[in-house]
This record gives sequence, structure tokens and C-alpha cells, in this order.
Amino acid sequence: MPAEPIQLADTPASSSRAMALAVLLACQRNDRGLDELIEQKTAALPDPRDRALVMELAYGVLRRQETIDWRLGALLGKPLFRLPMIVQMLLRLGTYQLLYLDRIPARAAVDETVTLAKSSGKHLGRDWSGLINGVLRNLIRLPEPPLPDAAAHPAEALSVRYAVPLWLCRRWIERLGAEQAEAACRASSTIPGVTLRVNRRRVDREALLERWRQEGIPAHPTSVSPSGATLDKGQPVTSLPGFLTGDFYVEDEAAQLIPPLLDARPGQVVFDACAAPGGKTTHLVELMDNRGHIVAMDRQQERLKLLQENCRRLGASVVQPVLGDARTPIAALKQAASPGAFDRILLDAPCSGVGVLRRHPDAKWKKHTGMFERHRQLQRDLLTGVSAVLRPGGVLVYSTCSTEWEETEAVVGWFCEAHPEWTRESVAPWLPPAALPFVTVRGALSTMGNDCGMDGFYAARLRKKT
Ligand SMILES: C[S@@+](CC[C@H](N)C(=O)[O-])C[C@H]1O[C@@H](n2cnc3c(N)ncnc32)[C@H](O)[C@@H]1O
Repeated sequence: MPAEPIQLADTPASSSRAMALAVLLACQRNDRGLDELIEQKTAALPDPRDRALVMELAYGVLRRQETIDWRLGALLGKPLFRLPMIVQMLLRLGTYQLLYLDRIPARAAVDETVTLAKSSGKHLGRDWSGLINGVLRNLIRLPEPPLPDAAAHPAEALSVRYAVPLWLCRRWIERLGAEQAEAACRASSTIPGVTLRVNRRRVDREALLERWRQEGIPAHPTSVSPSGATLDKGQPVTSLPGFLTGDFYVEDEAAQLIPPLLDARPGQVVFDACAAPGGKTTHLVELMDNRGHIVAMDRQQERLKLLQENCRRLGASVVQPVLGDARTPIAALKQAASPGAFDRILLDAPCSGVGVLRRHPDAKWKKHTGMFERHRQLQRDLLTGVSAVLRPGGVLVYSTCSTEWEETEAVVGWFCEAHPEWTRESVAPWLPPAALPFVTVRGALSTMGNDCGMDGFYAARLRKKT
């Protein structure tokens, strides 16, 4: 049943809940990102606490969706998806508050959801508030049912426990075995903290942490990356001391491990082929001491603007942004590059993003198995395209924020087989000691299912022999 557009301005329920409902429905209907939708729907909310509640509710429901749906399915006696979309979302919103938000009294969670249901009911031509009231009250009253039996239904058990799509649990069990599949599910259901990479051209990590400590902003160094810091409490990063002066860049710890793998030296010529918004570009600038030349290409104009803004903020002056398709870099670079023009290439390829699902709980429910094959084709074309502009003896790093076989080993293995003049090298010498457990038998980096709180990233290092 399609999701019906609803007018929420006339609802007497708390406007934060009404807006969270509107965000969830819009998210279900289109491909816009969750943050963008929250930003758009809450622009008129004057109180930041209301905005924070919208965010908590929308993110929370999507993070726990499978678990919530399973609890609701048991109470309804039929799958939730048989109900109209608004009713499903109202039930999810109420359930999330009851199961996961201690600070909202159960009675308020039920009453507010029922009020919202009453005002939404006229758009459906039927009042669903009675059913919603009954289900939510039963949720409070009845004991929690046992999880699906892990021995008999391992994928269902993981899916319900960690709120990971069932197809992905099945896939991981089949490919990785039960234990690693569970680690992957656990890692992708954690709530990520705010992690930053300190711009060590500007400031020392300890000095920045000390400055924040003195200003009442506790943060701690990351355990794997030598450049990272994680805030102990969430807060808007743009208001942190050092933001405007480019002392740091918001970036997950696993992503911080990738640029050092290039061993790019000051004075070298580097091609960052899929560069925007510039996290790894600006890190490369730091590693090259802002000396040499980095061509930073991206196909999306808007994202390239973000890269330029980040380079400006972090004081990266050796970056040349180029709008273009990295599958055909010579055409995109025109006279600026010839075959063999670059000493180093980073291909941080577009991918399924399965390694960063915890950051995008909305995307979690829109992904499907077919996407791996689609990405693999693009990744092969990109790797083939960029390989032409590396000089003999040069190094190329291929990375993705997915560790799925089709987008990682299958792409690199296929490329090496087709290009015997290339060889694989282990990433181990370029990693900090704490990252060595994440080196695979093939010498690649894979942080999938790690218990250090990092995203799932993959990287392989290739050298062009001749
Ligand atoms: C994983 S993101 C890159 C993140 C970036 N390296 C960073 O660290 O901030 C992948 C990027 O590839 C770009 N992209 C996708 N297809 C491309 C193509 N054919 N040529 C160039 N860029 C492309 C996307 O616009 C996106 O910005």
C-alpha cells in the first residue's frame, strides 16, 4: 500500500513526534538522506531540544526497525507490512519510545502516539487509534517473547537481535560462518561516536585534546589510528574550538588508515580519483606536508564544492579539483595528464556502503543483493581507467567502505589477473601496530566486524611493475 501524504500542521500531538513521523514516511518514499530530511522538516522548529527528539526518534526507529517489527508482528498476530504505511510508522514510533527511551514515560509514549494516530486517521478514511492503543498497551503488559531460536533459524535470530536485514544476515552466515557473521552484525548495529582526524600540520593531537579538555569538551584518542580523536559526548562539530582554523576533519577511524597506505611523499604527483568531499585528499596533503601536486577528481559538482571548502579550511593548497569521470581520466584531465603521469593513485571507489550501515540506518532498509554486481562493474571500469595514468613503479591503493567480496577481492583479483605487469603488496608496513590484526591473508586491510568501533573498510595496495 503506498504511503499517504499527511498534513501534520493540524495535529495536536507533540510536534516533534509528528515531524519524526513525517521524516520516516518521506524517507520510506524517496531516496533523500535521513539528515537532509530531518534538516528540511525541522527547519521551523525553534527549540533545539525538539529537533534533537526528532533526530533521536527517526534514527532510533530505523536503527532498530527489524527488532521493533518482530515485537509488533508477535502482538498483531500478522506481519506489520500488511497495515497502511502510516500505521506501521506510528506503531514503530510508539514501540521505539517504549522499548528504548527511558526518559519518556510509557503513558506519554502511548498517549502521544494515539493522539497522532487520531489526527492522521482522517487521511486514511479510518481511525486506527484503537488498534494502536491496544497494541502499545499490550507491548507494555505482556512479557517479551524469546528471540528466534539461533540453532534452528540462525539468520532470523541475528536479524532480530541486531536489526540487520534478513538477506544480509543470510549472506554473511553463508560467506563468513556464524561467528564472524555475528561480529559483522554487532559492529553494524553499534551507534558510532563522533570521530575526528586531527590535522597534524596544524596541531598536535594531544595539544588539541588538552585544549578541548580545558574548555570542558572531553574527548579521547582513538585506539587504532594515531591521528584520531573521539568526542565523549555528541555535540555540533562546527562549534568545536579549532573547526574554523582547520585543526580537524570529521572522519571515521578506519578511513584514517587508508591514505598512509599510499606512502605518498612530499613533492610527488598524486591522483585521488574519487575524491569528494575530500577526507582522504586532505589527509594526503598532510602526509605530503602540502608539497607536490594532488589532482582530486569527482563526478559530482556539488560534492567537489565541499572538497574545495574542506581544502580551504584545512589549508591544503596543493590540490587541483577536477570535475570528471575517473573511468576515462585522460579525457577528463585533458592536457593535465598523460599515461604514466602520477606517482601515486588513490581509488576510493563508490560502493554499496555496507561497511557504514550503522551511520545510515535509512539506507540499511533500501539495499539489496543486486547492488553488489552493479557496483562491481563500475569499480572494475574505474580501476582499469585510473591504472593507465600511473607511472611504472608507482603505487595504487584501491579502497571501499564495503568489505563484500564482489566489491573488494573480486575486483582486485580480476584486475591483477588481467594485468600481469601489476603486483599486489601487503598493506602491513604502512599500518600502525594496532591495525595489524585487520590485515587479511592476501595482504589487504579489512576492518569488517571489528570490535574497535570502526567502520567496515577494505583497502588493497597494488604496484605497477613496468
Ligand atoms: C566513497 S566516495 C569518496 C570519498 C572520499 N574519497 C573521501 O575520503 O572523502 C566516492 C566518490 O566517488 C564519486 N564518483 C562516483 N563515480 C565516479 C566516477 N565515475 N568518476 C569520478 N568520481 C566518481 C562520487 O561522487 C563520490 O564522491
